[in-house]
Amino acid sequence: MGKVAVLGAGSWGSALALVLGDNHHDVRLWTHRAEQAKAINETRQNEKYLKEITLPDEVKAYDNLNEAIADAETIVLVVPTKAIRDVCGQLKNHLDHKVTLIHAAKGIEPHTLKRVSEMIEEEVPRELYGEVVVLSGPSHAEEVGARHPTTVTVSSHDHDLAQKAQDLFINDKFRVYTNPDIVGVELGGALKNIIALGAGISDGLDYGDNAKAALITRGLAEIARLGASMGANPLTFAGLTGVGDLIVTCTSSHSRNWRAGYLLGQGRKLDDVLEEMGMVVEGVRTTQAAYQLSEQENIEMPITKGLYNLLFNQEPPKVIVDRLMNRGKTHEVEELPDDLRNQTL
Ligand SMILES: NC(=O)C1=CN([C@@H]2O[C@H](COP(=O)(O)OP(=O)(O)OC[C@H]3O[C@@H](n4cnc5c(N)ncnc54)[C@H](OP(=O)(O)O)[C@@H]3O)[C@@H](O)[C@H]2O)C=CC1
Ligand SMILES: O=C(CO)COP(=O)(O)O
Repeated sequence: MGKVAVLGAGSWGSALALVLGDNHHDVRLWTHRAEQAKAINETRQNEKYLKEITLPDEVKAYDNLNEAIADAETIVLVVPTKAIRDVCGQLKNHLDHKVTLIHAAKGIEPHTLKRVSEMIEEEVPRELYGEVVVLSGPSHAEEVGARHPTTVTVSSHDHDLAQKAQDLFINDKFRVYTNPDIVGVELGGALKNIIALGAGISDGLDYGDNAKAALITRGLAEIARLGASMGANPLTFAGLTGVGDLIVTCTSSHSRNWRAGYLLGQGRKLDDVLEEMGMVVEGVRTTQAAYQLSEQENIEMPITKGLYNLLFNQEPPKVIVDRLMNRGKTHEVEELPDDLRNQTL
């Protein structure tokens, strides 16, 4: 079995390390905090981020990046989108051999409007990995940690590398599909966090199930609209990394985006909410990025625009909901482009 370095020892890094450990790989879980590495090695637990799970013996924690990546055949990047460039910069300075490079972050960078794989391509020389692989899908760390059945998708411009990643992670509790549409897979994982914030806000306002179903389905429509304009296959959004991840984040209190939205819906201030969460809420920065993308691409994204005004212009949630409900009349289903009309799921 191979040596795998997992960079980022938060909730998702720990859960993915558990899957890889269950598959009997030699797993090195890297954290930038020495005391956290020591505690994980002594107790097998990651107290702050995923205290319910006991990591398998195959997982060893490191706070030294050089040691973590030495001889690693695969590197899995699992830090928040905001930290990707920083960790890639360190990686570039220490990595001295070619690896399979997989990332599992779900976000878009504001201002540059880059997807995570594009950020990695800008930071790490291509001769060190060839093509990036992304892993995404409906997968709360808590449930993966409990070894409940979970499905995800891996995607890369290089299908062989995607298959390698599939083989690395797949087991009888963690089923891994491949999808060649890396743009759609990354956008679906990032953009669903915006809608999850909205679903949380709706629940915090006690608006009930009709409102949430509306947010999920109309949210999916605007995700697919933006995705198609950026070259994604619209059918990807009907899959695990689209509607699958929307369902899991919009309907679960495991979701940090849903939870942050819930507190906002109850009238709490954004800064206080983020401080209370203590874990990444990717949807906030991605709302900014998606709003900028929608302006750049001239794509109508009324839910994203509403959330942008709520998060960055302090508009009250009820004003935004009123505006969404009183928009001009429109039709529901858009025409598929000719070349996609005959494709099946
Ligand atoms: N949690 C989940 O269920 C899932 C999460 N994801 C995605 O995975 C990514 C990571 O999320 P998740 O693990 O949940 O986030 P968490 O907030 O749980 O953990 C983030 C981890 O990254 C570390 N980190 C932050 N900045 C740096 C840095 N510059 N250098 C080194 N380490 C750093 C944090 O360290 P520190 O303790 O110092 O802050 C922490 O250990 C996100 O993009 C998320 O959307 C995807 C699927 C499921
Ligand atoms: O992406 C996730 C599940 O697929 C986790 O979502 P949160 O970041 O909202 O917790």
